[in-house]
Amino acid sequence: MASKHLNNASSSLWQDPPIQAVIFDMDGVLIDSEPIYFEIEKSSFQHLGATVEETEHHTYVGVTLESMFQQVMDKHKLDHVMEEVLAFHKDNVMKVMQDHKELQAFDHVEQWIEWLSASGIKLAVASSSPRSLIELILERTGLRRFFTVMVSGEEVAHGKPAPDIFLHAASLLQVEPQHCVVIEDSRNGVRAAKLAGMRCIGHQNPGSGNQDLSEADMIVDHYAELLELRDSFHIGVRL
Ligand SMILES: O=P(O)(O)OC[C@H]1O[C@@H](O)[C@H](O)[C@@H](O)[C@@H]1O
Repeated sequence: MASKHLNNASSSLWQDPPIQAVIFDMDGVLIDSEPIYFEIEKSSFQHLGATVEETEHHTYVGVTLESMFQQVMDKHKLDHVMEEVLAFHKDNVMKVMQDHKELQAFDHVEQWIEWLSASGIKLAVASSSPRSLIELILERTGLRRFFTVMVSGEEVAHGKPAPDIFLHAASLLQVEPQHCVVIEDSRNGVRAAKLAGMRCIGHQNPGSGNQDLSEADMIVDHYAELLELRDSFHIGVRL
């Protein structure tokens, strides 16, 4: 069960095994993008003829677009061609995001990443978003320079909540899962991290909707909290 108590970070959980890599989810973790997506997704649902209530919509946070639209079509008994649905929606998302004037990372996230990087921790982004969107957001937030490893949920066999994306990111980083920490904002993402055998910090972000992060090992509201905890993490960099 996750705890918001800072003391939790000094428990053995963060000491052993030593941390060698941090894998970031993107949407709702690096940037508050879910509220933007919610609006575009609502219009796509309407376009398909589905009325999706907020509670249902929140259950799709963290999954790939294909998984979300498949679940919506199954639940609302709609019959559309997936390729056409995805093409229509992705086109809208890319246009909105390209035209967006304020794609900014969360406060203190850059400081946190800079510290991890300076400490020798390997870094990756593992996002259910399409790769084109990952590239766009990382460029526009200025965070691209920190990440050599980026994995999209569209590039693995099973998207979150399956563990594939995190296991693939860890193998690209050449770090064993038990030495990885994942930061996630969605129930689906936290489940995926835990199934991958990794420790998970839940980022409780109001913009990501009502997310149950209780499977995470620790929950924070802001990156400033993580900065305060720096000394409690046992960094185990392999030389
Ligand atoms: O894995 P991440 O970075 O949280 O991305 C998930 C998001 O990916 C987006 O492409 C979807 O539109 C969102 O609905 C989804 O929540």
